[in-house]
Amino acid sequence: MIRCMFSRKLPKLYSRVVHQILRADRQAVCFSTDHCQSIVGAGGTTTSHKKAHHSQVPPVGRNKYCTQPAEALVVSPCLQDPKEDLSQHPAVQRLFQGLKEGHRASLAESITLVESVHRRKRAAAEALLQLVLEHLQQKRVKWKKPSAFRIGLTGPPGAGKSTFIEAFGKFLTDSGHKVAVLAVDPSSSTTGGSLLGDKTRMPELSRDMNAYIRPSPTSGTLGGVNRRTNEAIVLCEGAGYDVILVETVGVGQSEFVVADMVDMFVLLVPPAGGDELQGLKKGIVEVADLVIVNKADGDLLPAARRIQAEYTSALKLIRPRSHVWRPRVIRVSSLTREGIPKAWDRMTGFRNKTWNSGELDMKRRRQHRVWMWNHIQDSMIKLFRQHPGVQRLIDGTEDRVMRGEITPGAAADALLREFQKSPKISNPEPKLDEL
Ligand SMILES: Nc1nc2c(ncn2[C@@H]2O[C@H](COP(=O)(O)OP(=O)(O)OP(=O)(O)O)[C@@H](O)[C@H]2O)c(=O)[nH]1
Repeated sequence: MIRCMFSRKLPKLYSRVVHQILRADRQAVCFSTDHCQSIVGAGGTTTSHKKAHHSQVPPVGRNKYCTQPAEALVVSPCLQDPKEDLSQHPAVQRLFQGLKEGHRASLAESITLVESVHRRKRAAAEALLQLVLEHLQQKRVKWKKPSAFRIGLTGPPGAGKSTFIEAFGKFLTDSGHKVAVLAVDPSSSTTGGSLLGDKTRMPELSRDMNAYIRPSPTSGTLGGVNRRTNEAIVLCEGAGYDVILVETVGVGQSEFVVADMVDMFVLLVPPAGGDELQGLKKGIVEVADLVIVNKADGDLLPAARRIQAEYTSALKLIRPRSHVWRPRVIRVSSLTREGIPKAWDRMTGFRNKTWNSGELDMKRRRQHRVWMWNHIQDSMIKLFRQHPGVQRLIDGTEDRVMRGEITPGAAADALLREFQKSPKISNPEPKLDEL
């Protein structure tokens, strides 16, 4: 019990450490365009960096967004030697060709690569992502629209998410679409289990050759899981999947993070109110573009109608986030599959309106910025933990924080001072042999 109380102080310590590292680092991050997300000062010089990037694309407006589509961004590997270019590495080229040809094995291998924590593999993953993003950009210029529609789906446990995805996914593949299902389940990073994206929950879809289901990564921090999901979305898009569903449980923080990765965010609820929905996070309705009341069949139909009316009234009180779309509430039955075509109709309506108005494009640009910060957070905390001086002090400092001898803030400052003495880490570089 005592240990438990003390250990509550530790997240405070780490959040302060991350906050301060990021604050210090903010100066060194290039924000000027969505093309350029390099961390200057981490390898190259500021002047050469400016010459290389900023002279090509003039900054626009107050936020200095350039007018080029967001997919044109260059994902710069922050911890990688800037002189090293792995994009021509045979293994990276092989994966890229496989992706372009839509091979599922190449997609699976590529996602495994971006999930890797191995430094050289991360660098290879960045090179691959850059190739894929450039490829998507070319497609986008040609087709004048993004090649995939990214849909986030959340709902409380038991709402029928997997039954819905199975029915909805089959409807889409039968209509000629290629569907990828990705899961974000932060609990799996602590339990090691993988609840969402479990193929046994979607038996029909998992046998479908036009569908690809990927379980949640089972290790790493929430920030890391988020970053990797972002990257997996891009890879699925690169492999020709035109509808990407990102599933998450609506009881934590992950659904808000998922809302930042997708074009449209859908909330799936069962025909139940009050107690059964207690676990659902407040505020989640506010970020939903569409609410689907599932299980609208048999004896549950009257309750589904009532819940639909309740959500419709609740949504009227919420200020819409879009100028062109008002969130809707519809009923479906994933069992009888009634209402599934209507759900798709609503989704495409949303996509067309937001794309034509430019809102979707702006949303994707902002998401790239969030993605960059997820990346930085994940990398900075790793860098900090690997620092020899910090490593030497960390156990003792944690103990002192837990014993209450020092405040988390003072402890974080001491560790940060140590880190700032020499933020360089000399790590022996492993080889890229297992790629
Ligand atoms: N009557 C009816 N039952 C449904 C429907 N959709 C799902 N169910 C049932 O609801 C239960 C939960 O469905 P799941 O698809 O496992 O729900 P989930 O949201 O994925 O649940 P977790 O795996 O706990 O997150 C199952 O018994 C389903 O058969 C529906 O449209 N109508």
